[in-house]
Amino acid sequence: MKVAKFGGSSLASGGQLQKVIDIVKADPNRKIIVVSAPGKRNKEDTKVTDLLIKYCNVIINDGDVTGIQDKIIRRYQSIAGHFGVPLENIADIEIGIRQLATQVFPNRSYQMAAFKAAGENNNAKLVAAVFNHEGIKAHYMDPLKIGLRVTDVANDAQILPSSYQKLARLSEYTDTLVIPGFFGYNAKNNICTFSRGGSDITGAIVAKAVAAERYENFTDVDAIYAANPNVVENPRKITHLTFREMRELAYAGFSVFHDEALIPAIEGKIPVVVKNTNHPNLPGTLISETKEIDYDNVVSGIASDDGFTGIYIRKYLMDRQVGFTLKILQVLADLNISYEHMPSGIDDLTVIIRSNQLTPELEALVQERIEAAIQPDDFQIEHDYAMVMIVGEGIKDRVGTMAAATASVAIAGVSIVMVNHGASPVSITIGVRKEDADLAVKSLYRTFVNHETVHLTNLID
Ligand SMILES: Nc1ncnc2c1ncn2[C@@H]1O[C@H](COP(=O)(O)OP(=O)(O)O)[C@@H](O)[C@H]1O
Ligand SMILES: N[C@@H](CC(=O)OP(=O)(O)O)C(=O)O
Repeated sequence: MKVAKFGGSSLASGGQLQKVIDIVKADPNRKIIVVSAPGKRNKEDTKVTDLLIKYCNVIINDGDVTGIQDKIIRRYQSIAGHFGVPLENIADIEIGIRQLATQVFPNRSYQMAAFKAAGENNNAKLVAAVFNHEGIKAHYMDPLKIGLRVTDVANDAQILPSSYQKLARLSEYTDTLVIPGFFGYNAKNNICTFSRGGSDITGAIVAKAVAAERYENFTDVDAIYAANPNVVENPRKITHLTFREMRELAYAGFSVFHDEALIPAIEGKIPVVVKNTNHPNLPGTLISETKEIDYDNVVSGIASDDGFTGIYIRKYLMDRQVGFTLKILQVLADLNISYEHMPSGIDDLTVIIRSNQLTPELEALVQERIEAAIQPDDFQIEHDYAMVMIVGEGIKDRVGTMAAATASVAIAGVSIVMVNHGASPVSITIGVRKEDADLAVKSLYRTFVNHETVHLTNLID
């Protein structure tokens, strides 16, 4: 049995859904279909998830909801109309979307989660109706009924391991199942969503639960490329990645596949294939536990992500103080701030965190509490860092990768603010200023993928 997840781009219009129908019909093993909300039909379009966020905010601000409600409902109706599905067959979609406006929620976080989840939930109902209309015997599956239970974090939940036993029963059905991605229910039956892009996670959870032979993730690119195609023109297609390579690349900015979706696939040893709905006969990119390493091409991909902040601390004789780092991390933990990297020297340490965790008030509190806890000799908070990641299974065994990487960034005229190498055997992280990230990626791509020679001479006058 295969689990196939179709992203928002694959379900944005009736024309796109027709391609999905053809793909599902082409392979009878594609029995479980996980769907996102309708995505963008063109560059200027808005994803249904973003329309729903707007709808929720209109309600919070006591605005007039009719316009935005109609806009959302029309997205579903136009897809149904493409197939000639009578509107009365999908009447509950319109009712559900309008009813959101009067529903009562425990607080605004749960309210926002329920609005966002409505995008995939209604799309799963629509896709099941269209499948049946087009000759695929299909059933919409409610995440509450199938037992998709998640942690109680309204907009950033994680699967509860206890869900898997019940979810395994999905393999007992013979008809095609259509499951909405992106959300589950907490113990009190409130909807909680995964983080944005989280339908990939639902697909991976279901694939693990039913021990699928393969988890197919259908999107709008022919493969995962060695660099973001929005940064590097015509990047090389990757044919095969290991789970840990993909996890690092996804974490570092390859938004084509959610980094958290790798965890169920790793746990269940489920091979993942990323394929293009528009060119389903192309092989796409396989992601699996192991692969043969090509030592002439040790770097599989180069990713970058911005939105990082560095908390820089200098304290003379820091190395002599037992528990020094613990005190800093305790301050962050008390303020519910997680950290991403922590390069350190003899007297200096930088804690890199995601900037979206900080508000100006929280930033002042971090400084106040760290100063009280460790009395630093210097303390600075620097915003607008980007992390560029060079990823490949062969990196650790290849002499000169680090030298080539730093030289490549240098010839691009980019200054390095942090390097992290050795913590992971498959990656090198280079911190740069946000505005330099694309330059660094392009240069590293030329060095490691195009194998252009890096001239080290005269870098330092
Ligand atoms: N390295 C990469 N390889 C392929 N696509 C990438 C990469 N990095 C970023 N992307 C972007 O990811 C997009 C697909 O992800 P997403 O928009 O979430 O699709 P979907 O709507 O199918 O879930 C691509 O259109 C591309 O712009
Ligand atoms: N629709 C949700 C979840 C998702 O995974 O969407 P997509 O498959 O279009 O990236 C979002 O926009 O975040």
